[in-house]
Amino acid sequence: MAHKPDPAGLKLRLIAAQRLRAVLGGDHFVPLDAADLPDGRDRALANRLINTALRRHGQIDVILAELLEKGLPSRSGSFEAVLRLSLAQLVFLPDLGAHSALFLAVEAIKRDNKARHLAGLMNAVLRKAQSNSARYGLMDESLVLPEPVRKRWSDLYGAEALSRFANALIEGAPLDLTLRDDDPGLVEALGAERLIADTVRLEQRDRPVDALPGYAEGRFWVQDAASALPARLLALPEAGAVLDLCAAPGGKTAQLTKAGHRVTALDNDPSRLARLRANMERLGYDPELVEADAANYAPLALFDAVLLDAPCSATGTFRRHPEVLWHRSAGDIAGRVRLQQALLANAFRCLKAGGTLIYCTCSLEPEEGELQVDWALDALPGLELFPIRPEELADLPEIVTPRGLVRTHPGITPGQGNAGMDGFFVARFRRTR
Ligand SMILES: C[S@@+](CC[C@H](N)C(=O)[O-])C[C@H]1O[C@@H](n2cnc3c(N)ncnc32)[C@H](O)[C@@H]1O
Repeated sequence: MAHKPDPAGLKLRLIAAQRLRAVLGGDHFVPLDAADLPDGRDRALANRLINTALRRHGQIDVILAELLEKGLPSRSGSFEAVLRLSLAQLVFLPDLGAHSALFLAVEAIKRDNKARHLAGLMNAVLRKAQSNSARYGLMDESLVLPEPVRKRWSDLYGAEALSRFANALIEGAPLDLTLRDDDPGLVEALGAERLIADTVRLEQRDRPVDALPGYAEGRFWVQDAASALPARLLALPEAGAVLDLCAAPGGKTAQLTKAGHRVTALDNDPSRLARLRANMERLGYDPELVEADAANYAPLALFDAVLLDAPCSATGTFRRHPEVLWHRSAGDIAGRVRLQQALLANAFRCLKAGGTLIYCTCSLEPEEGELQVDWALDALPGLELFPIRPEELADLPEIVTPRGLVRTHPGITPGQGNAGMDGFFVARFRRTR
């Protein structure tokens, strides 16, 4: 008997559901590439569906709670992922039409042994969602953020910032690049806007970075505007020996090298260090590379400055990695806090008397930022705060706190426009003896 061909659009949904299911299970979201789905239009549509399901995860939770009185069925294969993708389409992507969301969702789970018995439920739930889709589409935007996060960040950053965070989660992040050389011709060719210092911004988000003019020639690297701040704050009187701890993929290594310092870039992950090496080769930079554990690395000679961009919960990057909002638990943060303290203690040991230590994280949690400053000042005698002055960041003085620390978040916009920046924390210390 001849095999009936799959309906158009089914394959991309099956692949999208597989990727979303992995992310729901704890994986980091990586967009589908040509190896996953060779057809560019299918790939763009599949990525749009996954992205919307992740960005609207909190609102989709509210919808699921209303539609599924008994909650999600357990051990039901791809049911949840397919349902979330279809709700994302029905409610938040009305331009794609409702018919395919319903029809293809049922077809998709009919192909899954673990879920095919739920085809009737899928159909009924999506029909109910369809008749309520206008109401769901008007749901409060702040519900995109998980409830505990909403409460914590509203207390810390205020209600107005929180509403911008929600908007930033829905909209995603623009693409920020740091330029190797000041090159007005390149800025124009990229169609970019100058932001602050040597950072430019591209609003258009769907072009692959390696297809941009100047990429292959190493004329820029990708780095969010907030992430480009710490390397500007070394305050050394002249070029010196600088240790970049936790350096891969090398955004800050490149900035420090560009500023003329002799840079040692250290990371403990060989595959990430290989990426750093490839990035430096593309840019024509030649820092010393070290594969080691930053918690116990013992250099032969001490450094004039150490920059520690510590591993953290990365909650400040939620515009580009929405899943961090759902994956991070209080326990994860506590584990990272302990690691950051071990790294801070060794960063201090690697530093000359009189040298500068920069500590930074891409986290919005005070435990990984402001509170680590208190810990370091208490636990590391000979370390003092070297406050950052607003004049040093004259293009964005409002991010310097009264204590001389830097705190950014997606509600603060560098330059013109309103597209915000990542959540970042920076503290600067000096070793006195
Ligand atoms: C936030 S990323 C660094 C980003 C980088 N500084 C940049 O600007 O491109 C954190 C890095 O810390 C590294 N890392 C985590 N634990 C480490 C350890 N114990 N020793 C050295 N590197 C570590 C990770 O492999 C990762 O590359």
